Amino acid sequence: MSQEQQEKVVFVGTIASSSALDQLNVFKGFISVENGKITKIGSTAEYNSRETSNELSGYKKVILHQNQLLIPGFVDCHTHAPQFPNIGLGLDRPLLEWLDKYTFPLESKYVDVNFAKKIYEQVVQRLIKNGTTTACYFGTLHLEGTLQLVECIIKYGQRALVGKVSMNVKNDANYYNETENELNEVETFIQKVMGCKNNLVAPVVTPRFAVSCDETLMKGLSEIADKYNCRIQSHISENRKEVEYVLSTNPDCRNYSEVYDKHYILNNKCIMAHAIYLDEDEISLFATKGVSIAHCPASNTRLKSGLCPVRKLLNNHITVGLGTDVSGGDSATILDAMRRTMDVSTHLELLENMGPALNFKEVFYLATLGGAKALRLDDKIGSFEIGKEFDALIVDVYTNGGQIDQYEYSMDENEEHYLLDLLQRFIYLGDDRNIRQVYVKGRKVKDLS
Ligand SMILES: O=c1[nH]c(=O)c2nc[nH]c2[nH]1
Ligand SMILES: [Zn+2]
Repeated sequence: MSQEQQEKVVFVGTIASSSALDQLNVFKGFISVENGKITKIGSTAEYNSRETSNELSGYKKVILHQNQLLIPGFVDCHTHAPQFPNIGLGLDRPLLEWLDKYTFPLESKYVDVNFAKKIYEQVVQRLIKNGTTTACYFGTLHLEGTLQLVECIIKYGQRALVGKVSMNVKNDANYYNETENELNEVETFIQKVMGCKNNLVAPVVTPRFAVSCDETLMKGLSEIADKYNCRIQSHISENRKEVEYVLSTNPDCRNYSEVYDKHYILNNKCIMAHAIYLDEDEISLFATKGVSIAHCPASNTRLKSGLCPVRKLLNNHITVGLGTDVSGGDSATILDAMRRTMDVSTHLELLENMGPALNFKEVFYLATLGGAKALRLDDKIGSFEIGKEFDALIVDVYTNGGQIDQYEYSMDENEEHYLLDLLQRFIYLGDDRNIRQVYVKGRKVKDLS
C-alpha cells in the first residue's frame, strides 16, 4: 500500500459531485479519506467544529483556495490505447475504410512488445494528466502487447478495464487470429490480469465488432465472459454502411443488436460504443438487458458517422457514459467529450427537435457517475459518498498560464452561483493545466501543486 493510501487526509474547500443526471451538489465543506476510502463528508461548519474538538489531529490537511474545486475523477468508457500514435491523423475516411487504411496497419505493430511498452507508457500518463482516473481500454489482438498496457496502468496507478481485442475475420492487413487460438489467448489474458491481484485493474472480453468476429468466436467469447464473470465491450451501430453490412451478413437477424444477442453478448456487464442508429426495439432490448452505451461524440463527428441521440437513450432508461474513442476521436480528454456531447445534443435539438439539449451539469454527471454506472463501478467510484473509493481531481480554475482568465466583473455576487460558475467555466474552457492534482483510491498520481 502506498504512502498516501495509508495516510488519513482531509480535503477542505469547494466540492462538486453529482448523485443523478439532474442532481448536482456544489458546496463548501470537507471530505476525509482513510486508506483510500471516503470516511466522512460535511459542511465547513462541521469541519470547524471537528477541528475545534481536535478530532482531525491525525489528519494531513489539504486546504483548497477559493478558486479551486474538488471533483470526482473522470471516467473514459471507451478508448483505444494502441491508436494514440494516429491521434489527429487520417480522419478523411469513413469507418470501414479508416479501419483498413490507418487503424489495422498501426495495431498490427503491437506484435512488437517493446513498441507496445513505449507507446502505452505515454498513453497512460497522458490520460492521468487529463484527469482520467478510470479508463476502459481496447488493446490489440496481441496478448503480450496488451499485457504491457496492463503493466503501465499498474505502474502509474490508474484504475482501468482492459481488453485484448478479438477478431477472426480475414482483412487486407492480415490482422486477425484463428478462432481456437484467439479463445485460448483471451482466457490466458484474463487469468494473467486477474493474477496481478491489483484491485484497480480488471480484464474485459473484447469482440471488436460484428464485422470482424464470426458466430463461433462471439459465442466462445460470451462463454468465457460468463465463466470469469467479466464485462464485455464492443462497438455497435456506428456507421450506416457498417449496419448494412452486418445485416447483409446476418440475414436471420432483424437488427444489429440481435446479432450480438443471439450469442449472449448483451447483458448488464456489457458496454457498447456508439449505438447511433439503434431502432426502437433495440433501445428497449438495451434497457431490458441493462446494456450500457459509451457515447463517443468526437469520433462520431470526425469519421462522419452520425449524431447519437443521447437524450432519447437516457429517457429510455439506458445507462450512458462518455468515451474519447481515440483515434477515431481526436482528443484524449473527457473535457472535450463533455463539450462535444453538449454540441451534438444542441444540433439534435436544432435539427431534429430532439431536445432539450444536454447542459453542462448533465454532461458532468455523464463524465463521472454516469460513466461509473456504465462500467458497473458505481459502487466504488463516480461520486463522493461515504464508503466509496477516493478518485478525485483538484481543479484550479484560474490557474497561471491556463486558458481561463479572471476578470474584475461578476455576473452574479451570490456565493452559491460563484461556486457553480467555477465548475461551469472549467467544463467549457478548462484543460489539463487546470487539473493540479489527481487521486486514484487516495493515491496522488498527478501533482502540479
Ligand atoms: O471508432 C471505432 N474505432 C475502432 O477501432 C473500431 N473498430 C470497430 N469499430 C470501430 N469504431
Ligand atoms: Zn472504438
